Amino acid sequence: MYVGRFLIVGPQIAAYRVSSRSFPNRKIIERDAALTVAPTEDAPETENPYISYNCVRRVEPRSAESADERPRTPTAGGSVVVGNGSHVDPIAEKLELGYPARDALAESLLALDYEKDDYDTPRIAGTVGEESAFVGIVREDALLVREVTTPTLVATYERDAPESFDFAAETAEEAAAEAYELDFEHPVCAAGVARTDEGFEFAVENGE
Ligand SMILES: NC(=O)c1ncn([C@@H]2O[C@H](COP(=O)(O)O)[C@@H](O)[C@H]2O)c1NC=O
Repeated sequence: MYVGRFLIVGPQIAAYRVSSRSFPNRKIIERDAALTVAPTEDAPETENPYISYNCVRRVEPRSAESADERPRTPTAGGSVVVGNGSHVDPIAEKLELGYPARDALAESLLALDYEKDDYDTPRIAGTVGEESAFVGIVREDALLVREVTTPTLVATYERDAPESFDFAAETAEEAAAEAYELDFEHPVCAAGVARTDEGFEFAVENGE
C-alpha cells in the first residue's frame, strides 16, 4: 500500500517518514533544533514547493525570562513538532509563544490548508509536549486534531485519519529505523524523536 508521507506520535516518541513515488531523491539533514527534508545532490531540478521543509522542530520550554535569556541548550521540558511541510514552522512558533498544542495545530493547519497540488495532498502534523501529545491533519474535506495517549498514525493518503498503531520503538534511533522499515511502499527517509532525561534526541534514517 502507498500512503505517502506519514507520522506516528506516541505520548513520548515520534516518527516521520517520507515515502515518495515522484521525488525519491531526498534525504533528511540534521540541524541544531530541526531536521530538514531536502533534495539530494543528484536530484533533478523541480519547482514543486512542497518537497523541502523542516519535518521536525524542537521547541524550548517557555521561560519567564526575556527572549534573549531563554535557555539555548536542550532541557527535559519543551516540545517537539513533526509534520510534512512548511506548517511545522508556524506550529513550533505558536508553541514558543505559549499556545496550547491543540490550538497551534488547528490554526496552522487551517491557515495553510491542504496542498494545492494534483492530489490535494493533506498536511499532517504531530506534537509531543510535556503533558500531552497531539496529531492533526487538514484534508480537502476535514480538519482533525486529536490528543493521543497511545501510538497513533496518520498519513497523507489512504490512512488519512488518526488511528492507533502498533509501534514498539523506545529511542529516536529505533523510531527512525522502525518507521523506515514499515511495510508501506516507496520509503525514502525517516526521522525519529524521543524524550530523554536531557531533552529530546533526534535520529535520521536515510537508507544509505
Ligand atoms: N512532504 C513531502 O515530502 C511531499 N512529497 C511530495 N509531496 C506532494 O505530494 C505530491 C505527490 O507526491 P508522491 O507521488 O511522491 O506521493 C507531490 O506532487 C507533492 O506536491 C509532498 N507534500 C506533502 O506530503
